[in-house]
Amino acid sequence: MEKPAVQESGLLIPLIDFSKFLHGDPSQRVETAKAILTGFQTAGFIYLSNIPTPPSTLTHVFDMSAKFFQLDTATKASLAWTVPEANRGYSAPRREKVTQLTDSAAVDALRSSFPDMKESFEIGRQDEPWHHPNHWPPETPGNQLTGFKQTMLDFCAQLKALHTDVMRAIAVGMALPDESYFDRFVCDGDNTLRLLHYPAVSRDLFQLNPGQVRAGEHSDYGSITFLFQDGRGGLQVKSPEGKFVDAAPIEGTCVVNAGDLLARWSNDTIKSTVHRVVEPPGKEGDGEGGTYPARYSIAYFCNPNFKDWIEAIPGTYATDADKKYEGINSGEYLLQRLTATY
Ligand SMILES: O=C(O)CCC(=O)C(=O)O
Ligand SMILES: [Fe+2]
Repeated sequence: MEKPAVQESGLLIPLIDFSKFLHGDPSQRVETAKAILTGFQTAGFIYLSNIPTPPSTLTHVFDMSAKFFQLDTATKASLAWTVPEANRGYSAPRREKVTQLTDSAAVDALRSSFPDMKESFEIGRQDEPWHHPNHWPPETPGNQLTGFKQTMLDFCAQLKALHTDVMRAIAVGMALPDESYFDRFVCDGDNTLRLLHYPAVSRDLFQLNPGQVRAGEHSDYGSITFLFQDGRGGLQVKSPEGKFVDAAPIEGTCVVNAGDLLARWSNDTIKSTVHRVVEPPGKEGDGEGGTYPARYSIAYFCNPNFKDWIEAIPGTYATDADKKYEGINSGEYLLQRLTATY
């Protein structure tokens, strides 16, 4: 096993070569699957290297994302995120305040004090049957967005397949009789691609407002999230000792974290760990008038099929009395969570 990606304050996030699961011999596959499951059970986070998506694709997707956020405010506003049921479109800075709070008055108070300094664009399943189509920006040579839609759809297709593969690794790690156990739960691709832009920000802002963050602490909602970050840094994961620990970008890897619904599905044998984005570590803000440069990241939030009923995975409980949660419909669960934060 490689050197851990993060090891601090009781938080050990492993770095795992995913090609050994995809293409390794039988013993490498099992060993890798176990390492993945252990990472989700202990840290709730892992880093994967050697995923099938090549670095050139990621560079292109990041490039398109940056061009998207350069669109003028009116064009972005015309693509606005509207309702949780759709969960598609553009959110301007200040719109979403991710938090653990579920009381909407408390969320409003928090939003007005320390807005998250970010804008985002969400893309959902394109073949959706619910009449909530994606919002696509105009593609012109002038705005350099030619091919944006196809690039994002191709990327979603690759990550949908990767979701299936990581769930297969979890099934192997759990020693479920069938490694395809989760396939039928993830085949619809009810997932969301989120492009994120954290604009450049003055270092003073963080010094003047000790509570200021780029994205507030939260856990993700679904099964797993794939997170691609640029080189800026600022992502932090909460350790078992309650300290926020840097989860620094490592080139050629993506971060994968388990979400709340997978924790629930696994009868709490898998952890959905709180994380946030803060001012970047190091001295970057010391130059050029004390400004931190913009940060870009891309998250792909995976969910079990919205139509599916989610109850404890076989092997995560001995008797029915050990089941910690009632069954729940995946789509309703996600909608409840989105309704609380927007
Ligand atoms: O931008 C990041 O690195 C993290 C974003 C995140 O955690 C989220 O959008 O759920
Ligand atoms: Fe997150």
